Amino acid sequence: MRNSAKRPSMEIKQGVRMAHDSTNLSPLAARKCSGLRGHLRVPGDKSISHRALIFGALARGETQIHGLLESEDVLNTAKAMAAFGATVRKDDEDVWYVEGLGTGSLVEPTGVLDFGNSGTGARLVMGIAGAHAFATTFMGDASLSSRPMGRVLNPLREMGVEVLSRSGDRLPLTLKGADPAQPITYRVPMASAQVKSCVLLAGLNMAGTTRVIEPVKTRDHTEKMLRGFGATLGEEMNDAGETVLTIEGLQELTAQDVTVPGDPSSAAFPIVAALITPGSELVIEDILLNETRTGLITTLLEMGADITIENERNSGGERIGDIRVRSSALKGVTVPAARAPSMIDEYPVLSVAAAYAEGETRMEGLEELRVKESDRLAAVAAGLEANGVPFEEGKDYLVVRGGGTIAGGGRVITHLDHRIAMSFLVLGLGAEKPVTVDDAAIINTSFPGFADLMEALGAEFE
Ligand SMILES: O=C(O)C1=C[C@@H](OP(=O)(O)O)[C@@H](O)[C@H](O)C1
Ligand SMILES: C=C(OP(=O)(O)O)C(=O)O
Repeated sequence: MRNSAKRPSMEIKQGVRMAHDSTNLSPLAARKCSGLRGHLRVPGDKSISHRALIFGALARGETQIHGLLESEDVLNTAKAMAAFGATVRKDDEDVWYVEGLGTGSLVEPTGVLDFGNSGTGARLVMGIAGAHAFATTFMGDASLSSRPMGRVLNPLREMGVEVLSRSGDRLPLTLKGADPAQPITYRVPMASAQVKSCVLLAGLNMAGTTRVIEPVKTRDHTEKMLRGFGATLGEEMNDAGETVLTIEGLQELTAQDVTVPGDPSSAAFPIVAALITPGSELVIEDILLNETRTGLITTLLEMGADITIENERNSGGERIGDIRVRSSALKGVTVPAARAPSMIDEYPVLSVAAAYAEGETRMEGLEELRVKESDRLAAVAAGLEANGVPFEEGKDYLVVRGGGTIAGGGRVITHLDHRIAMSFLVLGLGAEKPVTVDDAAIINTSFPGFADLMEALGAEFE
């Protein structure tokens, strides 16, 4: 049995919450197991959960949310929307209710908004705050405070927003909303749904027409949910093949009933765990199959994975289904850069699948991995190295040379990154010696109950 994973204690230092030193982390080790079996659900999709709270707070009336992901990241967004004046509560049946205020009508938060570990929460809410003529202060944990915010601050500055920060374009910072705000046309310079969404949300909350040009298609939850809440959003392809999104500001949104499907980025961990441990068969129910999110499934199928989609159906405007996965002999493939946006959070766990696959897996176009909760390319490389898996790390690519016995026995540094923690626990389920991650508590940012769920299927943690 494992020790119960507790959040490391936190302390407030000069306004920025820091993780304690290594003596306060919650290590967890995974050891070789004899297969995973069962039917399961994973928690609700993180991207849709953030947006359900945000759109609920901007809509008139009471939005109901079923299956909200109750993780630290999402709960921080809930607190932020409450600080802007929305009423956010949940009942005994875990249904969440958000009573909104209307677009452009939020009130100035009296305190500092703490987004913890969440890039999505911080960046989307910056779009809303920037369009309101008041001051909002943002902070986060040590990981979020090191991530680049210029990617959203630059378009907001063009709209007239003032940014006050002591540490460059990093948290903590204060936004002084533009008055009046100036709608813009913005070409998103990197493949980022967070940047696209920030600009669209700012545009929604100010008078005039805002345009976002997206050269590379990223997850489309903001677009789908805007329409779902009753907004009109223009979408066309320009001559260069880029998507042009047009939004008229101050449109009224209407409260909705939202059912959040299972998160494919969370399902990725039991999927890969089942593939690499002989004797496994899992059915993971009600998973979001939006095609801007299914790059990992495509890649695993190319690698020879025995994965089938069952009971495929529509739910609330999204394709969902059950995923059946059985242990498989995988082979290495090349994952093209163009696929990266549809599986951007799944590269750490794909690297684990690649370690167990025969031959080389080459992953290209990974520059965005360097600015996630950790530098994920470096963190994955260090974890592979510590556990005896050969690899080559480039500036924006990773090659994993799989197929040998995985020695394991390594201690992996998570760097406040939930996906690094879960990925290397999965690696340990097939390795010769246990694999330890230095902090399993960070997993609560996206997948509360991960360790218990995996143990119930047959995983062995200690
Ligand atoms: O918009 C979203 O909900 C998200 C977008 C992605 O980030 P980027 O937009 O930075 O790629 C992803 O990594 C994150 O987990 C969730
Ligand atoms: C990158 C991620 O999240 P965020 O950017 O919201 O912190 C993630 O969940 O893998």
